[in-house]
Amino acid sequence: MAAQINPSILSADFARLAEEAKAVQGADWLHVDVMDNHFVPNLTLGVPVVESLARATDTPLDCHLMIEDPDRWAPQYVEAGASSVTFHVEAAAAPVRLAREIRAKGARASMALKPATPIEPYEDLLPELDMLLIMTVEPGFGGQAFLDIMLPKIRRTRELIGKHGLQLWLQVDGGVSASTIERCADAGADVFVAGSAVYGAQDPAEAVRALRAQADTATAAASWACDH
Ligand SMILES: O=C(CO)[C@H](O)[C@H](O)COP(=O)(O)O
Ligand SMILES: [Fe+2]
Repeated sequence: MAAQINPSILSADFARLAEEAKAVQGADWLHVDVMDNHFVPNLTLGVPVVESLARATDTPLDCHLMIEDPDRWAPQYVEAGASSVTFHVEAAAAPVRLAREIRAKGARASMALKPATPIEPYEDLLPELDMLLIMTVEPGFGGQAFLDIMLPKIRRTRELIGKHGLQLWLQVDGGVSASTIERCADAGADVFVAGSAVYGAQDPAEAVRALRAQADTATAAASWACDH
C-alpha cells in the first residue's frame, strides 16, 4: 500500500473550510480534529461542521475524536458522514463495544493512544480495529514538535501487527513533516497526519505529494516492509 497522507484541517482557516478541503485534492483522507475542551485543553468543532464538510468534499473524512465519552458521541460522527472514526482508549468506557458499533454503522474503527499510553495492554484488541493512531505529540494543538521518543512504540506496534497477520493501518499524528516522516515510515507507520506541514506550505497539494513520495521511499527501504 502506498503511504497515505491525511492533511489535518486543524491547521486550515476555519472560516474557509470547504475551500481548504479542496486545496488538498489528491490527499487520501481529510483529518478532522474534534476537541471538547475536557479531554484536551482546546475546543474545535463538532457534529454539524463534520456534516457540512462531508457534503463539501469528496475526500473521505478521518475524524479524530479528542473528547470525553466517545462511547456516546463516536456513532454520531459516522452518521454525520465520517468514513473513519478514531476514539482515544484513555476516554472510552468500552473500546471493543465501541469499535464494533463504529464498524456496524459502516465506518472504519480506529483507536488512539496518547504518548504515555503503551500499546502492550491492547494487543488483544487489535483485530477489532481498522487503524491504530499513535500520537507523536500530546494531543490538543497543531504545530508542536514531533516526539522522537514515540518511535520505539511505533516499531513495537508494527511488530504486533505482523505477528498477528493483521491488515490494520498504523497512523501517526503530531509534528509529521518533511524532516520527521521518514523516521515514522521506517519505524512502521503507513498513514501520516500532517497539519502545519501541509497547510503551512505555499502549495498544500504539492506538500501532500512530496510527503507521500518521501514516505514511500523510506517504506521501500524499511525492514518491516521488506519482510512482506
Ligand atoms: O491531533 C492533533 C493535535 O492533537 C493534530 O492532528 C496534529 O497536531 C496535526 O497538526 P501538526 O501536523 O501541525 O502537528
Ligand atoms: Fe489529530
